[in-house]
Amino acid sequence: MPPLDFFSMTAVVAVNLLAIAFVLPWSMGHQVDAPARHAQRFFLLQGLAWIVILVASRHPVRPWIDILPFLAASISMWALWQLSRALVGWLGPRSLLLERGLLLMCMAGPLGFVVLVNHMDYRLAWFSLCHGLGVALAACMALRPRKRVARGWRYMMFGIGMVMAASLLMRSVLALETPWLPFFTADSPANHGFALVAPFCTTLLLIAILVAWRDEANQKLRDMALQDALTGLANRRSLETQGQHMLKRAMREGLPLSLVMLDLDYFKGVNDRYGHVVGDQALQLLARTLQKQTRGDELAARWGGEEFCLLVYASPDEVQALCMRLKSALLLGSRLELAFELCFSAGCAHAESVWEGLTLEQMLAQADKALYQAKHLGRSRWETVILSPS
Ligand SMILES: Nc1nc2c(ncn2[C@@H]2O[C@H](COP(=O)(O)OP(=O)(O)OP(=O)(O)O)[C@@H](O)[C@H]2O)c(=O)[nH]1
Repeated sequence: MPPLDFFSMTAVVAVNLLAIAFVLPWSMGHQVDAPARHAQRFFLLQGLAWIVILVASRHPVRPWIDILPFLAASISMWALWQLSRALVGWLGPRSLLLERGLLLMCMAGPLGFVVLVNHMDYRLAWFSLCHGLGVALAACMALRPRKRVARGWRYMMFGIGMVMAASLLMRSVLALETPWLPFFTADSPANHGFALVAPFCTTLLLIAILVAWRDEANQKLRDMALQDALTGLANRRSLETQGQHMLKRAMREGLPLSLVMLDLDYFKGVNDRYGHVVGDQALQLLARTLQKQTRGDELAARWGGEEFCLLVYASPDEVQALCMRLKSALLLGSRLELAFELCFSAGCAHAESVWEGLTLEQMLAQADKALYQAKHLGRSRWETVILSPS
């Protein structure tokens, strides 16, 4: 059997990566968003880095022996940075410490090549150390996402990252302690081992990236199904499901619960006078105002048309204060942004404590009645109905 040849093994890795890099954009389609584009760039750059390593191994004379490995190191670190950008896109912004640490490693690795230009073994050890630490930091990003993301692909990425990091750190030690590694061309067990680990990890990484991309698309669809397209607030369906949770929590913890239904006054006149585009801006302004005035555990939703709902753990006095704040914020905002004044009327259904059998539908019906009364009594006002079990 012919002996293993490091050059051929590396060539297979490079061709694999480039094939993936060319097939991915085609199979994912051109309309992908930023994280998927970063992932595509990762494969392209990593493939290019391996090609440069191959070329470098065929030109072991100056100046190529200095320039080409530096180029390969820089491209490889750029690839890692692209992968980390993809992760940030899928997982939400990470702690600055992780991101800065990774950026530092991405710059320090190639820089070491310049500084240690006359020390082959040191410079490979240094680069492998920086690369290994960078990969480990990227792998840690997958552990604590800021967004709600499925676990499977994250754990897979963490595992792959740790295997890659361990083999890179081992390479760093071997480059210093043994004669095997200063030259990529050396047909040593260490080089062979690395050329075997790389495609194994690349294949698993490709799977993890495709699953991450699919999960992101699914999450977007779920968000769209629960969000009002114009205002970005929760829609009616979302109010119905989240409202049930809030009712249960209020009952469990003995909290007061108020459902406020708000309706812009004379909104048809806004559309007729200023047009539908301005009408839409008015709705968006009210939505932003509602969002700013509600806490994280409370809910602002668009019920439909120019009607909105607030579900808050608040007493009638607190709802009164909230409506006052909303009224002045909306007046100020509409004067500044739209150059006319917007007002609303509201009806509130309040339960001092939630009892078994009280439903969201009942609260909505009572709030709607109170709103009708507020409109009837002259607008720009709010009425409250106190609900009781009898
Ligand atoms: N621009 C815009 N207008 C909308 C949207 N949804 C509903 N409307 C308009 O909202 C207006 C509601 O009119 P009405 O129900 O008569 O209420 P109003 O004029 O606000 O009168 P009152 O509620 O009695 O004070 C209609 O003209 C709808 O076309 C929307 O998404 N965008």
